[in-house]
Amino acid sequence: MATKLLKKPLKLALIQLASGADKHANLSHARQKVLEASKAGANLVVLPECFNSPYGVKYFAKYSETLLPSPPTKEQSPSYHALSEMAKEAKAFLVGGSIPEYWEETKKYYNTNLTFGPDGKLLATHRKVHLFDIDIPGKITFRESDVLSPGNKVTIIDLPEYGRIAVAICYDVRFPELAMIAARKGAFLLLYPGAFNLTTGKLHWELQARARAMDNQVYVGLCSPARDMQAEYHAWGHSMVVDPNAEILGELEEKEDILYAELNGERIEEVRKGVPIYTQRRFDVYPDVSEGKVRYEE
Ligand SMILES: NC(=O)CC(=O)C(=O)O
Repeated sequence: MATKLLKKPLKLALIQLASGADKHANLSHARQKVLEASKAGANLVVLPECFNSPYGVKYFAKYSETLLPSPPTKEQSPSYHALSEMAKEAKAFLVGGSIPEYWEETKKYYNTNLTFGPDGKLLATHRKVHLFDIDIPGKITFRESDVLSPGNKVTIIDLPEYGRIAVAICYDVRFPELAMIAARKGAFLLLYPGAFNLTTGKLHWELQARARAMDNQVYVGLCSPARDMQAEYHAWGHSMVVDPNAEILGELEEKEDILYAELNGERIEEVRKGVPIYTQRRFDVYPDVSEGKVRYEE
């Protein structure tokens, strides 16, 4: 491999946060956990989907914040400012899970991730591209599209000194194209803040994480909220980090906790050398999904 995808070892922390109905309490709890992770040496910290509110269609509008034009004021988005300050205090990259966002101009809502650098500056915004609309009779029906609109790009983020990561949100993990585009554009790590549930979590959470890692020979991190059986939506938990060989490096149970993992570039090279699918693709037989009409942002 010509250049190392991950230039130096990185300590990743996934915070499986327990959140409730009080947004300000959630933000201050998140801050405490982000600082705990940074004291433990994490360079890159991740929060879960809808980390500052309950997860559910009826909560999106109530908890939504305005992010545009950027930067928003503190009144428009207390979460934007809290995340920026947390990243700065922690001196770490912070993938700020997701929050419900409201666009005043179009009156649309989104499920939106904000990622900040150690200087507190916004590095990227990802709006959930694939909305979670499912109907499994007798188990779970969920329709994000009743309220939310979808984002429209792949999000790839340069972490200075380390390399590139990609961020997408929960249901996005089920669409291998997104992961493959990011990996082929040089991401060493795919991160998904996500809240699977007791039906789909059991079936597909680990499988999705390991499949995306195996297909692309990159690290994958899934960061869930902690499970709260008093809440309406029961998150699966089990935040996990998978290595480029699809082996689980670490996995939490369902309660609040922090998962740490050490990532290094040599592991990616070793796996790709052993099973060289990276150089064996047959773009004369099928198209390269990362080429042509792809909407992405670095
Ligand atoms: N909550 C989600 O967006 C996705 C999910 O739970 C699933 O794919 O299953």
